[in-house]
Amino acid sequence: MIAHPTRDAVPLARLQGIRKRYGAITALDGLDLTLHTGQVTALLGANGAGKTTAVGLLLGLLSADAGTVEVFGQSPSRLHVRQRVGTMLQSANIPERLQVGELLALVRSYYPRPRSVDECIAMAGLQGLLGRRYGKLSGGQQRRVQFALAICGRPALLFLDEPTTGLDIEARQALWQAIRGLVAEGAAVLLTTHYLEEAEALSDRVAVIDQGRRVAEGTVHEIRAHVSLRRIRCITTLAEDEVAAWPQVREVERDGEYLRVVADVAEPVVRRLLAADADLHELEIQRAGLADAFLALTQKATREAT
Ligand SMILES: Nc1ncnc2c1ncn2[C@@H]1O[C@H](COP(=O)(O)OP(=O)(O)OP(=O)(O)O)[C@@H](O)[C@H]1O
Repeated sequence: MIAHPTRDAVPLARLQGIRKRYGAITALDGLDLTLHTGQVTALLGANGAGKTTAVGLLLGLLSADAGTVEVFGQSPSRLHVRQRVGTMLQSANIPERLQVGELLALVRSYYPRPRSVDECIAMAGLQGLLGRRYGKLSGGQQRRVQFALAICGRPALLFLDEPTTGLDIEARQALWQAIRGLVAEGAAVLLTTHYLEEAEALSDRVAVIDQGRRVAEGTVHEIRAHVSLRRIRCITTLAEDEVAAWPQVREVERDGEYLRVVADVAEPVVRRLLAADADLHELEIQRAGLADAFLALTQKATREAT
């Protein structure tokens, strides 16, 4: 029988045991990160956690003080590695005087097998923008051009740094759909975002970093399982203070006629709410989201470090 390498066995890109300092500041402190074909990995972390540094290393823009950086099994600074990588970074240094069509032609020319211009227009939603100067576009339009430039070379590995910042809801949904299409074709995507619902909607895997270390890694489902909190919402006249004093209740907040409760477990709290207020209605229970898990993980890591 021929053994086929599995996704997990052959990472497309890898950071292993990375340490990176800027003078006295340790930005990465033994970071491990693995990216796989056909997967979106979300890299989550608070401001200053080390995300940009990790991306800079994978792009070959920075060098590590210790550890291994491999992209397609090689050093990221090699030309044929760079020709298989696309990037959409926050600090996109794009010449403002060039028209969108000129920019696209220029960036496509760097790659051996670029997408057609029509394909780029459709994927990034650039209809009607080719003749416009980049510098004269709105923030959201510029973001779409940046996405087109990132994908025009048909990259096998795509770095997206806060890709939907400044996009309206429709453009954000369209971009998510384009990203899903790229992943279905087999691209690996590293997504850094502060919109946790974006990570939840797009990612196959999530890595949470805090102070340069990976504090959790897994599927969105696995990361969410780090916190078992439940969010309960209902319309009731019960007072915040009364409910806040019950066992297993963590937080209570009034939002107009709604009471929002965060509890360790839902059932006993819900039973008590219903017993205490016969008129209670519009009861909703939600499990913890990625945002709750992220906060819990990073707060735990901070507590352990101090
Ligand atoms: N060129 C630099 N010189 C000195 N310190 C730096 C430099 N670049 C980053 N740092 C520091 O390294 C740490 C990690 O920064 P990095 O930009 O990688 O974080 P980040 O997770 O991308 O943050 P953000 O979400 O705010 O973009 C921070 O403490 C930052 O101040």
